[in-house]
Amino acid sequence: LKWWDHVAPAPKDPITSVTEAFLADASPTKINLGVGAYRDDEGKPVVLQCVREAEAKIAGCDFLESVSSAVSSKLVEESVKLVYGMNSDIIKEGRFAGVQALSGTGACRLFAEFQRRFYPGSQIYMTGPTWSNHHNIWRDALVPERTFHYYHPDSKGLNFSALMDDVKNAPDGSFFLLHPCAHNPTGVDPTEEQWREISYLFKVKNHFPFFDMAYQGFASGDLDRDAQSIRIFVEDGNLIGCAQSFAKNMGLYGHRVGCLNVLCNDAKQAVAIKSQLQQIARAMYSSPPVHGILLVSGILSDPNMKALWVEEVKVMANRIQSLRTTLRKSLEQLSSSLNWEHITNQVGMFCFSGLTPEQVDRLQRGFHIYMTLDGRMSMAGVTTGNVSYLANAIHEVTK
Ligand SMILES: Cc1ncc(COP(=O)(O)O)c(CNOCC(=O)O)c1O
Repeated sequence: LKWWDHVAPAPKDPITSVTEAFLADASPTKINLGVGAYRDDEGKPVVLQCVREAEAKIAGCDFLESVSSAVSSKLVEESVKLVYGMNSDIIKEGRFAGVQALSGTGACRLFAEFQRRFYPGSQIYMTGPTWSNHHNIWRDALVPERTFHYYHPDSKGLNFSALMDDVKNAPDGSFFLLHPCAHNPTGVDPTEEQWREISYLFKVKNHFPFFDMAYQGFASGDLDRDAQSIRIFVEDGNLIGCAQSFAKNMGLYGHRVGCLNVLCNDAKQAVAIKSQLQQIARAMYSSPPVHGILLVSGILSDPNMKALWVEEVKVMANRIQSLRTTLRKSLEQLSSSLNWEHITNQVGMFCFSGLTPEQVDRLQRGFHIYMTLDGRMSMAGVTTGNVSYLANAIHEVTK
């Protein structure tokens, strides 16, 4: 018997494999529209000013000790305020069970594990399509997934009626994985009115919504507006779960800072649930890296630094929004016969272009433009310097 001989190579990840191909390309005009990571107009990663200031404040601290429970609960409290609002009664009444997590992925994984432990046999409905890693996360938690209608290929918008039928036909008390804003990969969000109808139906069906909020601020540029869907559900009396990530909107990708919170019936339930979440985390990775947590809690608990952060999120969102407008206009000026309205109708980091895998492949081979095979373009990779080249290439492969 030869150990591990039966272990086959894992399938390539649809997103990271695009990054690898991009990095391997020597072309000076290559464009990376793959991974959803913010880039500035020079195509460079950005360290936010508020993060630099927070770094300066903690410079010289030794990070040898595990994060203290005081700092941890400050991060969680400030994080949860972003979800429910600064003056929400939920915070005052302690009606949430919140723990820091290893960024958004870690928060989702923690919840999936919690869901299986306390609702064994439950499944989770995911949007069709959804972020590719969602499938892996709930699979590893042994929670079977179902799909509910979301994206409408013809209109490149929301298939609202089919979505509502699926929500109505799901067994009462089903789990649903919802993107509160800036849907990945489609960039398609329900309108406020549609969220209200979905929330009402969830209440009637007693479904449990788990919101995965990885891009708060990127959809509208406004943190509160981007959390409105969650607040609608809460106002209707729904209990919810929420994963938060500071990877994109605070540029802390590598620090792995996030938060998981579950809205509870009362403070007593919150204490019980928090203790269970902490126990799961303890067995998974014991405790999270401390540096990023000090940065986030430092920024969110200082009014001036938080105000700076709010402005910096707006700048990132506005840059992406302006390139959506420019790309759509450039394609229309090339008198493309196709309708490109979805480029500006969709919001957040991603544009679900509608390009076929064959067209995506031609863009890569012929133009050194990289995106995932589903035609998702990370708009952060578009700059004023490459948008015309991109529009021409898209026109070439679609005319
Ligand atoms: C919906 C969603 N949830 C959660 C996450 C988790 O991100 P993180 O764990 O870095 O916070 C992400 C990050 N996506 O990765 C970029 C991409 O799709 O190209 C995400 O999109």
